[in-house]
Amino acid sequence: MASIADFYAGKNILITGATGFMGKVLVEKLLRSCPDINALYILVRPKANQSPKDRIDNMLKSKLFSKLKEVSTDFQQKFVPISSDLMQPGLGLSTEDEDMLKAHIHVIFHCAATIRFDEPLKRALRLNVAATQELLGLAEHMPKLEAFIHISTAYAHCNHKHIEDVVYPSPVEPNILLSSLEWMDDSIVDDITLRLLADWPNTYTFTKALAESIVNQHGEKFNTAIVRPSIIVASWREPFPGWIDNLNGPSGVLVAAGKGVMRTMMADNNAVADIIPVDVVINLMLAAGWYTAVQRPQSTLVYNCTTGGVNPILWGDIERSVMSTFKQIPLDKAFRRPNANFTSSYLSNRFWNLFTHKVPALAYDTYLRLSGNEPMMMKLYKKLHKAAGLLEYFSVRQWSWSSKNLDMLKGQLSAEDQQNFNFDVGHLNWLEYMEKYCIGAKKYILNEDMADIPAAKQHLKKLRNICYTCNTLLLVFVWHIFIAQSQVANDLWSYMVSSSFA
Ligand SMILES: CCCCCCCCCCCCCCCCCCCCCC(=O)SCCNC(=O)CCNC(=O)[C@H](O)C(C)(C)COP(=O)(O)OP(=O)(O)OC[C@H]1O[C@@H](n2cnc3c(N)ncnc32)[C@H](O)[C@@H]1OP(=O)(O)O
Ligand SMILES: NC(=O)C1=CN([C@@H]2O[C@H](COP(=O)(O)OP(=O)(O)OC[C@H]3O[C@@H](n4cnc5c(N)ncnc54)[C@H](OP(=O)(O)O)[C@@H]3O)[C@@H](O)[C@H]2O)C=CC1
Repeated sequence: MASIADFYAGKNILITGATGFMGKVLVEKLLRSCPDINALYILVRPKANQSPKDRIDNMLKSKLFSKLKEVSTDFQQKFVPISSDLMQPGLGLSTEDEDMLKAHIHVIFHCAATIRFDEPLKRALRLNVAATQELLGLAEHMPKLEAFIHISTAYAHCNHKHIEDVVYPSPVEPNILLSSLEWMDDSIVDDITLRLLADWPNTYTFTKALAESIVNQHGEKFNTAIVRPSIIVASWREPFPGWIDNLNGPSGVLVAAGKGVMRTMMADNNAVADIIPVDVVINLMLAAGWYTAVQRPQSTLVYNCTTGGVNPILWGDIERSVMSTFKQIPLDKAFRRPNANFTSSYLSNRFWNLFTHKVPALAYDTYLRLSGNEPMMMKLYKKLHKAAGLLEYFSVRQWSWSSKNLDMLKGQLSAEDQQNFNFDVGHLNWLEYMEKYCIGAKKYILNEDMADIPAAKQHLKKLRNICYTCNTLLLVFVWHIFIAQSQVANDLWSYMVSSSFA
């Protein structure tokens, strides 16, 4: 069998969602590890007065592409930017672009989606389901097509505790739902959304489940595969450790905890946290594209791309390693010293929310108001509490996934491909990885300079002294009131003072 890089040589690849978190890493890896690909057809929507080409040029300015720029000088010529808004009928493609895609494409990676948990159902259906259907419809007219790889999520069927690597029956026939909601007013759809979602926690996972069944239906017409990653976080090794550029999933909480803002959240310390590095997912996607095209399996193969079954890490481990890293390598200008804890108790979380989030925020906002500035902390906490509330469904529960197809695929790879497109997380050292993840968040999300770490440490010391002073004053104040109120305490205090001077 051809190696993975040999298979992609001379191929025209269509990618949706290339400007997103995973899409960028996919583009980088394809161009670096499969340098002989013919062209990348990138479907991008025009945004903020930027053409698709401008958007790709901007994307390439990211540090992510620095290694690629060292090894290749002509990779920019491989891009074919195509204007396409997936929310529009016909994917917003011009007739010429549609014809060009039909004539040339060999492999499709469909990454685009709305990943917001609170997306209104109609919009989530339009993008995650209807656009997938339209893309599959277009793919039917591509005579050269060898593989269609659809990116789903390991939580698409989170209504099951154990998730097999099979396509589950759709909770509702996608086309019937699409056509019945089409004529409904948005407010009516909002009213019935919770009932439609049934066992699903949000519109994101629900629509990803529907999309899978549509992909599966097309599996009879051409070669399709579904990759289901769990919670995608910073890169493990490629193109360099710790790369991450967004606050989705755990990263927002990690940054907020590092800044000393987030101090409590609901999570089960003993539950497996199924996080997976982005480069591992991309390697699996490329291997899945290769296998689907070369072996042409009879049905749609599903690859659960998770870590918990092979090399588990618990939420409690994550809490400890993040806190310890941010004490050694602090973030700049922290609001308070990083000191955050997960709790599985609702009441305890409410208590700490009040005393470690809201009370300090109120005090700081009062200080800002008095000094003539705009208050901001209560607003920030409102956003954080909303985000945490949406994420908690996943941090207080635990799932397991089958990995039969992933294990089979691993077995098909040559020793060289296993090196170059590694998706075996058995050797991942979580402690080292979490440290790189925290540093990556500091450098690439917050754009902080590592040279400023001494100043950041100094700032934490200042915060510690302020904290000790405040605590001492509070203690003296409480004690004073207590003594004033209670004769027993007063007598005790006099006894202690007199015996210490006797
Ligand atoms: C305390 C102890 C700590 C210890 C140490 C901590 C270590 C790590 C801890 C791990 C904990 C467990 C996590 C379990 C995760 C499971 C996920 C499984 C998912 C399944 C996997 C998938 O298949 S994958 C798709 C995942 N899909 C998302 O993950 C999107 C979510 N997201 C939204 O659904 C929208 O984002 C939402 C939030 C509505 C706001 O919506 P919105 O309209 O109000 O506002 P925006 O989105 O515009 O964001 C407004 C501002 O919130 C900022 N922000 C956005 N997200 C944020 C976030 N997560 N945490 C903080 N801050 C966030 C943003 O940066 C803005 O900041 P600013 O205003 O300053 O610009
Ligand atoms: N991140 C994660 O933890 C996980 C993600 N996944 C899946 O991986 C895939 C990629 O996720 P991720 O990269 O994190 O998501 P991002 O939100 O970072 O990227 C989404 C991409 O979709 C594009 N897109 C959104 N709306 C449209 C539209 N109307 N027309 C054209 N393009 C559009 C975005 O383009 P634009 O730049 O124009 O906004 C962007 O390129 C998704 O299918 C997601 O479900 C699965 C498991 C976990």
